[in-house]
Amino acid sequence: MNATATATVLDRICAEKRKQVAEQKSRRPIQELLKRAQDQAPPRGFAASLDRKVAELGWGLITEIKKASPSAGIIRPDFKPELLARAYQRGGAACLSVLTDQKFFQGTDADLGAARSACDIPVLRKDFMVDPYQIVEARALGADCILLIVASLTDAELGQMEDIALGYGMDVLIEVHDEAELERALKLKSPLIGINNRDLKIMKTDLATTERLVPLIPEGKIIVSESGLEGPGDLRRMAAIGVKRFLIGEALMRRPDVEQAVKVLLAGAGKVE
Ligand SMILES: O=C(O)c1ccccc1NCC(=O)[C@H](O)[C@H](O)COP(=O)(O)O
Repeated sequence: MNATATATVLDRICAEKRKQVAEQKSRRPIQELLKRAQDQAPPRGFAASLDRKVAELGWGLITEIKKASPSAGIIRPDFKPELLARAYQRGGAACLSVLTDQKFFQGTDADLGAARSACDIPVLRKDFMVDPYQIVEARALGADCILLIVASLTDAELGQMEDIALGYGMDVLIEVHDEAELERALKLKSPLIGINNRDLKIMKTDLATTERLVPLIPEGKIIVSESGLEGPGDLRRMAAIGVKRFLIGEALMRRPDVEQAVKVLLAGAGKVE
C-alpha cells in the first residue's frame, strides 16, 4: 500500500498546506509579515472573553464562520463573514472562529479581517498550522488566537509555534482527539485545551470523546469541547462533566438567523451552576 492510499483527510489538508505556505513565502517574505504583525493592535484576549461569558451567561461559546467543510460540503451558500460576526456577537458569543483555508473550507484570509473588523470579540484563525510563518501571518491578519492540532505536528513544532504566538500575546488553542495527543498537549504552556469530538481520520463525530478525556485533564487547564455540538441538550450533557466552553460551527451556520440561533441555544441550555 502506498502513502497516498492510506492518507487521511487531515494528512491531505496538511500536505496541501505545506505546498501553499512554500508558495506564499516567495510571494510575501517573512520580513513584510513581521512588520505588519508588529503594527497590529494588541490581541483581544480570547480565553479571558470565554471566562467573562461563562461568568455572565453560564456558557462560553466560540461560534464558527465556516462556508463549507470536507465532511459536509457547502454549509452556507449565502456567506457574508461581517454580517455573521455581528450577528454572532449580538446573540451572545464570547469569541469567533474563522476558517481561512480556501481549498477544503472555501475560506479566505479576507474573511478573518472582515469578521474581526465587524465586531469587538476575539477571533481565532482556524487553519492548519504547519509552519511558523503562518503564526506570524495570523497576527499580521489581526488574529487573537491560533489553533495547533497535535495530531499534525511534532512536539518541537508545537513548542516553537506556541512560543511565537504567546510572544505576540495571542492565545493558543491546543487541539487533541485522544489520550496520546492529550499527554503531549499537557506538556505545552497554553492552558486552552480543545477536545475535538470529530475524528479527523475517519470524519466521525462522537461527544463521548470529551467525556472520556476530561477526567485526564488537570485543574488549571481550560477545556473547550469542539465539533458535533448541536442543541441545548448537548451543552447540558457537557456541563454534567464540568465543560462550559464550546466551539460550534455547522449547527449554527445552517440556521438562516445565527443571532437567533445562538440566543435559542443559550436560553435552552439555561444557566447551570
Ligand atoms: O469539519 C470538518 O469536516 C473538518 C474536516 C477536516 C478537518 C477539520 C474539520 N473541521 C474543523 C473543525 O474543527 C470544526 O469546524 C469545528 O470544530 C466546528 O465543528 P462543527 O460544529 O461540527 O461544525
